Amino acid sequence: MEVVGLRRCFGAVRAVDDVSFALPEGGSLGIVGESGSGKTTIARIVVGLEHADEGDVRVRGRSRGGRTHGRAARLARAREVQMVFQDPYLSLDPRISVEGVLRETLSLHFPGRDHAKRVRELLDQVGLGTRAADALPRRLSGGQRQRVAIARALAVEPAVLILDEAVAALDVSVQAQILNLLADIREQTGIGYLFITHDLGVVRCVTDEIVVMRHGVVVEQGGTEEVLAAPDHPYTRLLLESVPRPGWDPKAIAAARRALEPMP
Ligand SMILES: Nc1ncnc2c1ncn2[C@@H]1O[C@H](COP(=O)(O)OP(=O)(O)OP(=O)(O)O)[C@@H](O)[C@H]1O
Repeated sequence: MEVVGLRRCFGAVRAVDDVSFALPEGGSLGIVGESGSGKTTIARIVVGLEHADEGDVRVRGRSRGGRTHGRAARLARAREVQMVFQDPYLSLDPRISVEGVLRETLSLHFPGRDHAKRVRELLDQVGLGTRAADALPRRLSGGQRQRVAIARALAVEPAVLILDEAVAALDVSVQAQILNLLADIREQTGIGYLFITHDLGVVRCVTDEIVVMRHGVVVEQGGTEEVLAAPDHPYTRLLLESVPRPGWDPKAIAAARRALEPMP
């Protein structure tokens, strides 16, 4: 996927200001930055929930901008990019069982087929036994619900999966399980991941490349390991300093923050 010169303003706020990056086939790219830096707006534009004022998003060379004509074209575009949201409690319909969720998605995108085998495959792929198939969301833990949301996204065989703070609401040990699961799925399927997160630990764990954003602008991008080991930009250094760890010094962080240029 290529994102080229993306811009989006809300009134006087430049939420996204000339952002470009590329996600290779089957790659994993993290977009990091503090609250309000424009991460979610990018995700919403990429998935098609928001329009860009300028710029383009291309998946396998095809632009996602512009109008689509007809239901089949809209569904085909939806299949290219799927998104998993932060809150597994809100993203699932409380009245529909796990199997029902998967069948609903499969019937919408691949009508007229028997989906029983695919439902079993998907449950297996996300580490949920067939026993979970009949459960309603309220019977599931947060981690299990996020597994269902991931299975639903995988059901349409997307080229790109956007994970918008997808593990932020989970306990640390459950986070680790879901991140491991996502790494396995990427290896098996070759689906590309776009991780939207404020958590550098997550980025370090599961991405090959990183884009650091501040006030809608990309301040630094490159290989995750390289950028985190030797950040060029003071803002990236500040984000790294802000990760609590032994020896963490709040005074140094406050000084680094003051040294950054003021908000535009
Ligand atoms: N629909 C909207 N209307 C007005 N302003 C908006 C809208 N969506 C986003 N913004 C503004 O655009 C800027 C970027 O917001 P965005 O949600 O993309 O940032 P973010 O980095 O994802 O932050 P967070 O992690 O808090 O979601 C913010 O200043 C926000 O207030």
